[in-house]
Amino acid sequence: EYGGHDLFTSLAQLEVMWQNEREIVPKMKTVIDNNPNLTQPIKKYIEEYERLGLDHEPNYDFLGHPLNAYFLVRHVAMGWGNIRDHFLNIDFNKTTELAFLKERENEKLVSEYDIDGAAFGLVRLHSLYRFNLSQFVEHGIISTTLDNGHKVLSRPSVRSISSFDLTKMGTEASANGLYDSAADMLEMAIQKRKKEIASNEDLSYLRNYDLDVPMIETLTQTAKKVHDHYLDTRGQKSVAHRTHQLPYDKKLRKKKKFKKAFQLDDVILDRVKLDKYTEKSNTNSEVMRNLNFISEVQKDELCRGKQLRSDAEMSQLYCIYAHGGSPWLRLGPIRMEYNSFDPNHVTLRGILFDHECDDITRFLGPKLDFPPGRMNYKSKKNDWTMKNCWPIESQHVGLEKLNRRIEHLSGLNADSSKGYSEGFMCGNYGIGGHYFIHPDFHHYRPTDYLPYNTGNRLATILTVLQAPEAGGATVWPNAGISVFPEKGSAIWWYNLRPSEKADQFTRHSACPVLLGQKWIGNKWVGYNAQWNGRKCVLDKDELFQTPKE
Ligand SMILES: O=C(O)CCC(=O)C(=O)O
Ligand SMILES: [Fe+2]
Repeated sequence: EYGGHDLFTSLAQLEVMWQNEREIVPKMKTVIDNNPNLTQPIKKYIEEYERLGLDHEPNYDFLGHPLNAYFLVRHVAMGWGNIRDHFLNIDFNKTTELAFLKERENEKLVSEYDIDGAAFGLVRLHSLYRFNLSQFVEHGIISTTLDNGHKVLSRPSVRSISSFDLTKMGTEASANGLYDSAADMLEMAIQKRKKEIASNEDLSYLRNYDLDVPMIETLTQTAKKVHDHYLDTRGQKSVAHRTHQLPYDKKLRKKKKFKKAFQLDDVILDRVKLDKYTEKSNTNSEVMRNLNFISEVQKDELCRGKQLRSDAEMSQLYCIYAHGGSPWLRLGPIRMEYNSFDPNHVTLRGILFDHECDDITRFLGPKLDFPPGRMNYKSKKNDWTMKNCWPIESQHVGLEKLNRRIEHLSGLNADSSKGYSEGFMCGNYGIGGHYFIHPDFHHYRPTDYLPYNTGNRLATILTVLQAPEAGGATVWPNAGISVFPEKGSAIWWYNLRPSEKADQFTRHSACPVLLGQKWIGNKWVGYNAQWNGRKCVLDKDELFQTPKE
């Protein structure tokens, strides 16, 4: 068996696979010359490699386009499958000339599960950011305008999309509740399949692909029925599904209830209301569902760049040069931008230089691995489409500097070698990569295991080591905060009160990366190490402060 690495969940890991690819393809070419009768699948493999234009230094102009990244995954997964089918019965010990092929499986390779995961990533992007589908199908261009007016326009993909890809996206969308994308993709698949047949296109590089037009039509009809059923019986959205405003069925469309555009019954943008929901949700699962639903919808709106808070509230926010009382930072203060006063929530601009970020991500790349408590084995439904590593700051001078800057500015004790905090949790996102709504604090019980006796996660400092070109904001659905990532900046907030009580208002999520590459480094500062030399507060439930001037 090969695969099982979920490489689609990390562009940096796909980059490594691409590097390996560039070493093996020249060897494959030699084999073709010497064994002309053995080599049909290898020939096909090389042809597709060349169609994708992979014979150059891996780069993020290519990989940062999610459709290109998907094509890379598809090429290796299918091409390798074909090669395997063909060579399964060969004794590689005797045919030493071909042994390098077998050895390739010692590397991390994608399998067909990764195609599913990558396709699901693409429809997640389509359903959320609503990019123009005909541009996508015709030219592989991702084009949309976010609610904040930001225009997104990618270059064309390196290769055109096939009916296989559109069918895959449609079925992935259907299987995961994205009924709005599902039927649209499948309709496109029918048109594409017809064109492929008319022009007699060679699709043999696609392993075992044999869908004909009637089959795709059947899939499309089913997807439309499921779409209409959900829309009619459960409405346009729930935590687990999404549809268009109108049904596909013309008769059903006449029903009055579909005239009204979707709107939440209630919004949660203040602490008092959130508390009401969370208190009740402990005993009432209906309230819990509703809270999760509202949060999910507000998350999506924030991801699309919509402003949820009032102009009046936004106009109170300001920026300062912050030093946190540190003599060192008085000489070189950090640009600090308020995102909110409740919770206290700031962006620190330029806490790292670009070259420091690059040094750090180069160091992190080879360390990436599955996140803790990762969902299922070969988990295309993964809602944590990111790979992680956990360096401590003494392992890299860039992280050491970052940690020192954090300590000076925040006044928090954050040295992980002294047990004041955890090490860094770093992450690199994959195709359509995102991270579901979560709090950073542990649901703490005195008996819980917490790393290094740091105590619960008092503060988070989330540093953006590489910023995507579009999408990938970090959002706080209940507080109405969104921060679009900027390389070298960090977001700082408190997860707990002085009493150690968790602040539910800090639940947050990473939006899907639409274009480009995203790396993060989290510093979680422990609760236990902050009490020496800190002034006591009168009200142990008041909010922790960030520098105000
Ligand atoms: O990547 C992001 O924007 C958020 C990541 C995050 O919340 C986490 O790693 O805990
Ligand atoms: Fe987080």
